[in-house]
Amino acid sequence: MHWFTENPGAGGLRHLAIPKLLERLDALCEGTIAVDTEARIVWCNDKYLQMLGYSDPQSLLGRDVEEIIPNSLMRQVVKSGEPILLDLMAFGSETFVVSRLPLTGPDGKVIGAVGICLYDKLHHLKPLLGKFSQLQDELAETRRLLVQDRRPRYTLASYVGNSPASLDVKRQARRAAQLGSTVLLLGETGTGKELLAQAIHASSARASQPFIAVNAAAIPEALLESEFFGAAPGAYTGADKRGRDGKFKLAHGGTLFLDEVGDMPLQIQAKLLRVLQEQEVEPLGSNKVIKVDVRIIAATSIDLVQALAQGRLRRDLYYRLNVLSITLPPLRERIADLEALCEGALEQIAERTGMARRELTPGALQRLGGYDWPGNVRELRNVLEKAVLHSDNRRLVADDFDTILPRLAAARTGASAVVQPLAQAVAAAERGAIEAALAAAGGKKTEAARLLGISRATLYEKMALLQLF
Ligand SMILES: Nc1ncnc2c1ncn2[C@@H]1O[C@H](COP(=O)(O)OP(=O)(O)OP(=O)(O)O)[C@@H](O)[C@H]1O
Repeated sequence: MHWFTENPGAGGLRHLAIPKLLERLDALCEGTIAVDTEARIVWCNDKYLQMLGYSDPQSLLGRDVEEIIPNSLMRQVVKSGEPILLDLMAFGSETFVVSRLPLTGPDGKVIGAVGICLYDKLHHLKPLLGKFSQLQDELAETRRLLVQDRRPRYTLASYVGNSPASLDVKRQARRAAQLGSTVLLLGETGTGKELLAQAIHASSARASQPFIAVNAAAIPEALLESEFFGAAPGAYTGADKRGRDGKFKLAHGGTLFLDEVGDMPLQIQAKLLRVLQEQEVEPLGSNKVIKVDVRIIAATSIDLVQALAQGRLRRDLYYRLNVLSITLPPLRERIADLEALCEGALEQIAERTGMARRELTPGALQRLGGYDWPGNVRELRNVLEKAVLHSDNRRLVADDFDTILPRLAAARTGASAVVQPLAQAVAAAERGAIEAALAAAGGKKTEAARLLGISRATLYEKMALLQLF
């Protein structure tokens, strides 16, 4: 406010106006408080006093403002001489709209500050407050969901199977959970490596901390580094220019599951090794290092010995990861667990789809037991789900799986193969193999390519040629 002192009426007007202004503020606001240059309370009106839960103004006078209002920014205003015109301040369970203004003496020097608590007396601020509390609720809900998402979904009881091979896996997993060391899970696709990683985490001392999974094969090479280690603001242009936390930071205190660790580019392997040795990460484009405390569970479905021999996997990284390894048996080697696995899967399918719970006849079980399951438990679940969707019968019979099990069907048609031009026969064989691999991988192309022993790019190329899209 500026007063024109050369105007003879101004002094009088000021004299009259100031008390009126304070009176108005008193009526309009929830509370007013003033501090001196040391941010000690020098004045507080009755409303503010009540709001703060005091009855005697003397009990507040001379005390540091933060002692009474922990979130107060009055000290900042006194120090900077700059007002904070509109702000939201949390006090207890309530949020207030506040304004803070510096007070200056005749020489222009700051002599204190006044804080005005507006709360909801200003009706036009109500939508703003409403929006703020709605956003706060949404934030709390999102945080809750995020925490839930980072909790492991599986425990050791989720690993179904009582065959000697399965019991051995569970025994080793229990031991790994207690030891807390780095674990390397080996096994074909769909054998339950991620399930077991979650189960180990859930039984370990880190169970209440996050479980973060990252699949090296599913992330484009250019993004792997920032995905793992994070990126500083400005390290990128475009969508990520604000910077991002890497998976290592997100997993701090908990477990990081490195899936398909055998498929990582060598350059990332070198960086990963350094992080594992130093227990600190340097986000992309930043020169600061962040300390991380992360337990690693790595998994791979490729032959690591071969990858080492071919130079695709660094030997030092392999030794660092291969502290305690658990090999998960393929389904065909623990076929005794087939019935229990089917029971569990059919139960879950019924729950998820709302359809009636199906059963398998002994003949159906026998048919399933005769298949070699290259996609393991994942493929088994997909096959059962398809059979449930294709049939209305409460009991699924062997015939229900005839068209669904790819290799059995292929073997049968192979027996009565007709003579045809070689190119056609090769195309038909390729089509059959790709369809079988896609079925085994539950439609996941990266996995299907791995099962076929070709790159993802080649798979796409062949699928386009054979019009399989
Ligand atoms: N022993 C098991 N008991 C119950 N469900 C299982 C078991 N093994 C695997 N599954 C189920 O099979 C599916 C695939 O498992 P998971 O993703 O853990 O396999 P994976 O070995 O990590 O596969 P990939 O190598 O392809 O990533 C999941 O739905 C999982 O719940």
